[in-house]
Order: sequence, then structure tokens, then C-alpha cells
Amino acid sequence: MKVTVGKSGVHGEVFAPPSKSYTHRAIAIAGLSKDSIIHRPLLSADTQSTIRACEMFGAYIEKEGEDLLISGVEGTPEVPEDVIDVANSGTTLRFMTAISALTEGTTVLTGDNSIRSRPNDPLLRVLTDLGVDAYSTRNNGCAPIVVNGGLKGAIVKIDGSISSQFISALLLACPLTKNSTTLSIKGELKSKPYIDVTLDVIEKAGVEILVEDHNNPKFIIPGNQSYNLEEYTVPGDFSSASYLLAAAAMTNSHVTVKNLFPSMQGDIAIINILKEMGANIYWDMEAGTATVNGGELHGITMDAGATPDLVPTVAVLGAMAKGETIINNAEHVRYKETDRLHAMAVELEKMGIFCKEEKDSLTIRGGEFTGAEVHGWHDHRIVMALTLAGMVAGDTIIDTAESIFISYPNFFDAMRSIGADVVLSEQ
Ligand SMILES: O=C(O)C1=C[C@@H](OP(=O)(O)O)[C@@H](O)[C@H](O)C1
Ligand SMILES: C=C(OP(=O)(O)O)C(=O)O
Repeated sequence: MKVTVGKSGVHGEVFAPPSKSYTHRAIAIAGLSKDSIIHRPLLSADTQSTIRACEMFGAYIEKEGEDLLISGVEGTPEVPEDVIDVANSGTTLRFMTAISALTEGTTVLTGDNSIRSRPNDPLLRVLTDLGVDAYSTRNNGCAPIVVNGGLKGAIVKIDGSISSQFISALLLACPLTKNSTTLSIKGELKSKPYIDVTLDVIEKAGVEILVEDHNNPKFIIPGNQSYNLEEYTVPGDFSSASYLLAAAAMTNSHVTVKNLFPSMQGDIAIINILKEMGANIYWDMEAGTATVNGGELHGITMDAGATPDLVPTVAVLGAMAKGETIINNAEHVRYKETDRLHAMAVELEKMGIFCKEEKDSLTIRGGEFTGAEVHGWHDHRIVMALTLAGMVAGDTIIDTAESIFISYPNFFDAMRSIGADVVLSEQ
């Protein structure tokens, strides 16, 4: 599918979709609980992967209106009768790799070609230290992955520099083992706010994990616990909202985004990033509304260590801003659906924007740029970010536009509802 984007601004109000990260956690934990109801979950391709995986472990999941009713496996997942295919969802792959270690048999997990190129070695190594036979079929740390159950507690260390999802996955599974686990981190912990999201939902499900030294965290995870999520409402997604807010900042127009209440999401940082770049933005935390009224943008330096998913949004903001925008501490952004540092550099240069790509950074020089035919790399965040650039330059065609179904299925409808000139075609 392609989207043609014309020069346009935004005006009016729009709701942020539910958080993908919170939805994954709520479904996975409900799947390990007894009976739960989840209000306002995000139903997207990625979260459908988590639903399917939980059903394969024996949970019963039914949609009722806007809610999900989940009868979980009460801590003992069944051995799946088939391979678990997570499609494009890295979160699902990591979480379900750890949860499969709780079964009495063997689970095979795979995904699409993007998933089968993403790293999992640190998780597989630590699962082995925790008594599980877990390996990559091609011995390269990538899916397909085979997990022979038998998770035991132990004192283990894990590399935190590639993905926080490995740690979140262990935090989800280890409370259900017989004995306790102590998990500490080797190297810098990237994407740390996502671990806070995990701990937030785990706590709401009645499971206790002690965190020593939040700056260099050690997780003390008592065994023999059980999840009881009961009822949970998913908050709005700040990563998805970043496109709505940036659209108004980049086109000097106006938007109010609703359903944006405080939570543990690291991508709440988009509020301060836009403010620092010169956007006129106000976040009413009580009302859960964030309003942008244009602004004169200038370049900033952004440390992407905690907020990798904002990188495509900040890259296109930088294309608009006066001066240079430097995105650093960003090597882990290369291990997403695509290598997003490289993808954004290649596509923005097609629009006439100077970009300098280095190992763990991307520098964007703001200035005039033109519409172009660009590639979306089958990556939802690349497609959504390039849509904003197209709204500034006009005459832009982006391919693989269907990838927005990964995290924001009605993105183009939402953008059109506030005035964006976006037209989809099946070409
Ligand atoms: O735990 C999560 O929900 C996520 C963690 C992040 O990945 P890494 O921890 O691999 O950076 C982020 O990029 C992803 O979109 C969602
Ligand atoms: C990388 C992402 O998600 P996942 O790791 O779950 O594929 C994302 O949503 O940008």
C-alpha cells in the first residue's frame, strides 16, 4: 500500500490510541492470571501476536465491546500444539520466549523476516543459566528459537545494552518459578522506562519484585508468586501521540491530543523535546490533553538511550528545525523492525535533507526540503515519521504504508480527521 501526502497542516482534537507496550503486558499477565478484564486495549498487529501466543499457551481470550475478557492459565502455561509465530512483534517474541520456559515441554517461536534478524542472545544465555535449554536454530541468536521448559530461579546477570525487553521478559516469568531469582545488569541499561512499565503492571497484578539501586538496578524476584490482574485500563500511547504532536509543530498549526495521562512511559519525553525545540506545547496532566500551537523550531541534542521509539519523530522534527539536531546514544535503535538510524538517513536525504549517520548517532541539518518518492522500510514508525515530512514538503509518496497496522491501525484516518492531506492507494 502507498500513501500520497500533500502539503497540509492540522487543526482540532484527536484521541491518542492505547499504549502498545502497556497492552502487551496487560494481555501477557492476564494470560498468566485467572480471570481478567482489560479495558481499552490496543488491537493492532503486534498486540494480536501476543493474544495468539497467550491462546496457544492455553488462555481463553474474548473481545467484548472495547474490552478483552481473559481466562488465564494461572501460572502454568500449556505446551503449544504448534509453532508460535509472532509476525513482526519483538515484544511478543521476547516475552513469550521467557514464558515458554514455564511449560513442561518444548516451544518453537518464529516471526517474519525482520523478527528473524533481531538479536536475542542475552536472553537465551540467561535462560540457560536459569536451567532452561533455549537456543536459536541457526545459532545466531535470532528466531526461530527453541525453548525446552524448566525455568528455575538463580542469581544471574544480563547484558542491558541491546534491549530492555529481555529483562522485562524475565521479570514477567521468574515470579512463577519455585525458587527466587536475582537479576542484575551488565553494561548500560538501554530503554529503561519500559522496565518501569513492566514493573507497573506486574505490581497491579499483585506480584512483588524488589528493585535495589534504580540507577544500576538489581531485581530481587521471589518465586512461588501468582498473578491476579483482575481489571486493568490501558493508558494512551505517547510514542503514537508523538506523530500527532509533531505534525502541529512542523506545520506551524494546532492540535489537541486527548487520552494522554501520566504513566511510566519514557516517551512522555516528547513533551519536553518539543518544548526544547521551540514548539508551543502545553500538557494538562489532569485533563489528559496535550496541545501544540505551532512554534519556531531549532535543533537540539537528544540522548536516545531511554526513548528509542522517538528517534524517527525527532529526526523529521530536526529536518524542519533551524540548525542541527543530534540524536546520540542510539545504537540500539538499529535493532528494531529496521535499522532506523540508517533508514531515516537514507529517506530524508531523498528529500534533500543533510544527514550524517554514525555508529550510535544521527545528525540532521534542518533546512528547505522537497517532496519525493520514499521507502517506508516495512516499518510503522518510519512510515508515520515520513508522513509528517511529507506534510511539510508536499508531493510525497511513501510505500509499505500498511505497516502502520503494527502499532496504530487508524493512523491515517486520525491524521485525515485533523486535516492532513493523506491518500492511500493499493499500488
Ligand atoms: O518493552 C517494550 O514495550 C518496548 C521496548 C523497546 O524496545 P527495546 O527495549 O528493545 O529498546 C521499544 O523499542 C519497543 O517499541 C517496545
Ligand atoms: C520496535 C518496536 O516494537 P517491537 O520491539 O515490539 O517490535 C516499536 O514499536 O517501535
